[in-house]
Amino acid sequence: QQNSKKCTVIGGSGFLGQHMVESLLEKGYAVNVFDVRKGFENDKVHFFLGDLCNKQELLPALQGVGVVFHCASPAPSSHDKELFYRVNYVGTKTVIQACKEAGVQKLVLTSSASVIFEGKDIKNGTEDIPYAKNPIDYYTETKILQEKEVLSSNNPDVNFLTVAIRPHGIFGPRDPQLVPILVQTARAGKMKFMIGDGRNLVDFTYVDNVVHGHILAAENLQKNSPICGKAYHITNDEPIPFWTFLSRILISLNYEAPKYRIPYWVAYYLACLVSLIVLLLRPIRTIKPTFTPMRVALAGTYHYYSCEQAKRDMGYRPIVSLDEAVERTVQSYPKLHKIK
Ligand SMILES: NC(=O)C1=CN([C@@H]2O[C@H](COP(=O)(O)OP(=O)(O)OC[C@H]3O[C@@H](n4cnc5c(N)ncnc54)[C@H](OP(=O)(O)O)[C@@H]3O)[C@@H](O)[C@H]2O)C=CC1
Ligand SMILES: CC(C)CCC[C@@H](C)[C@H]1CC[C@H]2C3=C(CC[C@]12C)[C@@]1(C)CCC(=O)C[C@@H]1CC3
Repeated sequence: QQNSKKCTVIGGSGFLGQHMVESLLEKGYAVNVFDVRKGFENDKVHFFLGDLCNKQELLPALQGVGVVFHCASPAPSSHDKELFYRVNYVGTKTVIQACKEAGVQKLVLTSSASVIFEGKDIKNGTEDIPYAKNPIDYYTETKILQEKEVLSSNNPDVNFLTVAIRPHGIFGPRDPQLVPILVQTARAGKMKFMIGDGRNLVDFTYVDNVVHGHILAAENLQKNSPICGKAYHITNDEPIPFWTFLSRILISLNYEAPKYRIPYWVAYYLACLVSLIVLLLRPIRTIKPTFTPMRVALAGTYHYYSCEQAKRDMGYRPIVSLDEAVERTVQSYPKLHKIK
């Protein structure tokens, strides 16, 4: 097998990573997975257990490989700043170094569209918008550092090509975040309020479209290609009001959609107050609030992104529509349906 059809998925046990692996296998790739945990059983996959911050653990997983997909990260909801810095920034530098030592030609990073989001409206944002000076959280701050490292390491002269994919609001079967958090909030009776006027458009991107964008990027990553060293938004290209999307998921799972409205700034300052109380209580009790300033910003502002550059440079088109994606997602969570 040519090494352009041999790849390693770092973070392949995670939500996006597992979908990447399934799609790559279907397309005839030989797939290695490198992750801190073994997330699934599949005889067709060569699994390597390890921490990406450790080059010696990483190197065996990269031997003879042409493409590396790096989609590992600590969960965005973690409060461990040191972990974000170590894994997303320092660890990514280790990944780059290990790829070069192992002779890997292509590195595709999963970044995030949030690298340009500061909690203020973004409408049809393009990749030309500068990185956020005030990112919404520390996770995003380290995603910016990570993306900069990967893009600046692109070097056709030494046959090392890089590209970053910036998805937004990934959802689909086995997502541990969006639908489970939504249902948990609804079950706790806390899904009563809509933040803002309910008109703010947002991108939610079906996981198969995100995977498609990554594989197209890898296959288009050739010397002299315009995509080398660049970042691309990958979305469903169907922005939808945030609360319409959430309500569709909730209603399909037999939960009530939020009925009341709370002004954006009231919600934001309330969430800041909750965060302060959580911080003060931390020495006595650890509380993980649902209502955080970051989530309020995501729920109450416009943030949708143009994927025209991915269409132009790599022929990207979403392969699953939003309607179909919601249907597939809801069907995939039988245990989360409310029994009427
Ligand atoms: N989900 C979303 O809406 C969005 C996600 N992204 C990005 O997409 C990527 C994938 O996200 P998602 O699939 O949701 O995340 P997951 O948490 O589901 O998957 C990440 C995987 O990486 C593993 N991992 C974490 N740290 C290390 C490490 N040091 N060494 C090796 N493996 C490690 C995780 O293990 P463990 O679970 O044990 O930590 C997990 O298996 C991330 O880079 C994220 O930033 C971007 C935009 C939106
Ligand atoms: C309780 C409600 C007010 C909100 C519930 C839904 C949220 C859990 C999700 C809505 C938008 C999502 C999102 C992310 C995580 C889950 C949501 C906040 C990310 C922060 C994941 C990591 C990223 O890179 C950016 C994402 C933006 C959208």
